[in-house]
Amino acid sequence: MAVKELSDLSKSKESEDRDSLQALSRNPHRQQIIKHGAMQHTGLLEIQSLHKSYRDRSAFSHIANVLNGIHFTVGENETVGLVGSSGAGKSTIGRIIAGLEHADSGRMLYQGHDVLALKNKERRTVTNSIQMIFQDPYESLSPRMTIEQLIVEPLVIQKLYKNEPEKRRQLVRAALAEVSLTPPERFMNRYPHELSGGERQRVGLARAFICQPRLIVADEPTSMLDSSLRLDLLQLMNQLRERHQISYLFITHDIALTHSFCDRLLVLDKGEIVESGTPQDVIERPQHPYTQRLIGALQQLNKI
Ligand SMILES: Nc1ncnc2c1ncn2[C@@H]1O[C@H](COP(=O)(O)OP(=O)(O)OP(=O)(O)O)[C@@H](O)[C@H]1O
Repeated sequence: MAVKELSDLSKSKESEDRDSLQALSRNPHRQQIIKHGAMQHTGLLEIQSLHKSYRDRSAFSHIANVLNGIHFTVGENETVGLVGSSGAGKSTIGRIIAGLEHADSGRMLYQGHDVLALKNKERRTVTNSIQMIFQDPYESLSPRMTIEQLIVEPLVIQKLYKNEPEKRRQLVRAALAEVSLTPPERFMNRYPHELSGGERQRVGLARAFICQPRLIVADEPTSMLDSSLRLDLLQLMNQLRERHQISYLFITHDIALTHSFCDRLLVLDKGEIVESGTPQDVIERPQHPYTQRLIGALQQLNKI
């Protein structure tokens, strides 16, 4: 296909995308949020003064400060977007919340528990309902496991329904149905490479959902999907949120997506939250110089 045709195709896809994103933002829950500005959500997660540094493995063994005192909250049934440049520390925040990384200092209050002060076993019990989905479903799903084994794995790790294989299968089937991979039997015995990228991302969500999460940290879950699959996944995530009253911390490079998907937006620059507000406020009236540069660049590229 000629370069021009490809570029026309991608432009028309982008405008289709924008139309669909607008449709997504017409959902009644989002309307309520827009109407009331920053809608009040009762607290689920509160991050206070979070610091993290990494030791550089170079000859100078220098310590790089990645998070410099982060504060934010995520409410019940709230979707909070987190944007920022590459290397700003977005994934580090997500990994700390999901328990995959340790913070140097700070507090993480989750459902009233001071999580970082708990011993490992107690911490796992309290945070079982925090799940993470990742950017690259190829990397996050073991290629040697079937879809059934992948989805049941969190139950195996948590030793749930240990002697009830049929109950576990039933939960796997329910999780697959939840993410619209139906009939579940069509998918359970396949391996990740036998699924499309969009289907693999849904398997990641099903794995999160089998744990009955209250909070899902979604680290760029749509960035490897093409534009229509991206929308399908966001719509599915929205439906699941409405059905199960869950919250998302949605990490993304794509600020345009947050407009229709998030209730609140946080902007991270050099390990600090420099701005927060409704996506509409942040995008239309950016206050911090970094956000102004980010929005300005996207406007020049006609991306928002
Ligand atoms: N395990 C690690 N060891 C050393 N440095 C790390 C480690 N993990 C992350 N970093 C560094 O911390 C900084 C923040 O990384 P992080 O992955 O959180 O950024 P990000 O905002 O998610 O970036 P991107 O959008 O590109 O994914 C980067 O400079 C990265 O190189």
